Amino acid sequence: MSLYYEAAEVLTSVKGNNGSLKSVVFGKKTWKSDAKTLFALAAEAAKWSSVLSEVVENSGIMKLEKNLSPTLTLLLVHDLLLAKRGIALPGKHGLYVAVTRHKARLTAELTKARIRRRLTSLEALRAHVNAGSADAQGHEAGNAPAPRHPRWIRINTLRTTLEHELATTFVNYERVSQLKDVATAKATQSVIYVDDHVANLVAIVGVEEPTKFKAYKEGKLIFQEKASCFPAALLNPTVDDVHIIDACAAPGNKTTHLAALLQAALASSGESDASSCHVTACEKDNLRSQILVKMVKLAEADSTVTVKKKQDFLRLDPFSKEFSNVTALLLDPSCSGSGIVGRDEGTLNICLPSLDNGNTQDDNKRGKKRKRGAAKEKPGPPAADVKVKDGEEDQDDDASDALVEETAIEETDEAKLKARLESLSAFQLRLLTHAMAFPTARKITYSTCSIHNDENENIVVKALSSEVAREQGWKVMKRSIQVDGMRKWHKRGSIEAVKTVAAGLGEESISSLDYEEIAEACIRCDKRGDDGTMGFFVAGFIRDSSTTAAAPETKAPATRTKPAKKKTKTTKTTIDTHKDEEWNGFGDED
Ligand SMILES: C[S@@+](CC[C@H](N)C(=O)[O-])C[C@H]1O[C@@H](n2cnc3c(N)ncnc32)[C@H](O)[C@@H]1O
Repeated sequence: MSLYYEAAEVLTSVKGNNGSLKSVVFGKKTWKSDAKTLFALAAEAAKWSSVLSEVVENSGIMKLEKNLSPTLTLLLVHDLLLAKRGIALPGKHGLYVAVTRHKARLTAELTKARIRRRLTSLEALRAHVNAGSADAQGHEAGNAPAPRHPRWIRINTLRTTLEHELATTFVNYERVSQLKDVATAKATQSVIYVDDHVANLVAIVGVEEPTKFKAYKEGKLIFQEKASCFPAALLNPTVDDVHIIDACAAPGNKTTHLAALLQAALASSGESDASSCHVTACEKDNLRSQILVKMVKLAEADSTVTVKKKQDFLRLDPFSKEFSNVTALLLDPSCSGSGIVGRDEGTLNICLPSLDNGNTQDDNKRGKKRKRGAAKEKPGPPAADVKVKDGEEDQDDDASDALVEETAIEETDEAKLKARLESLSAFQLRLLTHAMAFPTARKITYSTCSIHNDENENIVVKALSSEVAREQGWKVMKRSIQVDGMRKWHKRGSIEAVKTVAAGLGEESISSLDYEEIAEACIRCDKRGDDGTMGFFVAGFIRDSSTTAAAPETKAPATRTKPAKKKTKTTKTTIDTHKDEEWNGFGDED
């Protein structure tokens, strides 16, 4: 399969919410193309997609080349017009010919797109696209805008205050009262929005690169998606929370958020002993444990947080003396990552060219019409910038195969996704029921950056109907008792998902469940869209002290879960599949 087919598979997968660009490319080891080249091509084409879709649509080439799919057209036109060495295919290749014969028309449309943006050269257009401003400018030029995903920054109150940062780091930023003013700001503007669901959280857009901020380097600012702040906010630590466990902690965004909330609660209660409450942060992966330690230290959370490096949460014994006063647990396990909006995608916002304005279904329609058996696999050049040797030909390949390829890719993806979700959700349920076994715990939050019901509402319902939940009296944390910002959040869980999974569990286990109440208790965030969030899910569980189990010496509940003795195949697979879904630096996705 050529680089272009594989890059089309990547973009289709990302667009279909099957993961971030990074996880889709680097999560698969069987690409024929070099993964870095594949990533670079897909990322670049996606970044240019708003401009190139305009170019392709205005050139009308998709009406002429009926067998070209939108995704392949985007990739090929990208290389034709913007890659140093052009399209990395033999000159007689069907795809090469189908696009190259329209070079003059496409080049003219690219010039027009540049002029519409009032830019004097291709270099200026490149800079413009790199700054992530192509969409906003396209809007000015009469095209639909694609709002930018905001950069969310949590002010680390362990080290600074919101007021101080507004007066220093963000002194030149214009304060706006609506999030949409951030998303649609021009590249030349610097604006800041102070969030009203999560305290000490801001969304910014500006001319400066936030990673260069002094306060960021000093750990005073933490790049953390808004949705990713929900779990600690929902857990709402108080002075009564003497011991909190962050079960799956690295890189540590939620850990340091917990520490900041805990210290704020202690300070406002007048408690003089700041060490009277603490957080234990577990991380199973060695490398990520080290990042967690670094993050906790930089955030100055180390007096509140104890990191348990290379610690499998499932191996913690809930009945050991060490955990005899655990009051709360935050569980943010590995997941499919399907809700993640990476910096790349957030600013790239993959747009595909359509035949006529507004028609975006063409991949499928055009594909089905042309379906004629399995497409041939063509060994493609290993890299976009690899020169095709003279005389190398691939005439059997035809642009029409592209459409069959894309349809087949979607089907295979679906089966793989199903298997992956089954494995992940079994692991997530195991972790959640283990958290429920801590005898003195009174609240738990469970979260994922996934958009799939299997990892979200399904887990909540299954956990509530588990033996441990029923015996220990765990209930869902109803919306009415949630902390203000979370209660106010408008997007709740899916009642259909709750009903469907509950129905599958049988009469006995669902009798006590109130579908509507459970769905309302669940919090969802959309991937992209007007809220500026990533796809995210969080639910809370509580139990009152009357059902709190006795100490292990006096009573060992029947549901006691034994610490895992050895790594199960399921656990290993799930962790491996989602190694770096949230972390590449001191933020959610950088
Ligand atoms: C979604 S990430 C956590 C992100 C983190 N809560 C944050 O906000 O920065 C999941 C983490 O859990 C770790 N993990 C997976 N299984 C685990 C287990 N059984 N025990 C402890 N950590 C685990 C993974 O290595 C990964 O670092």
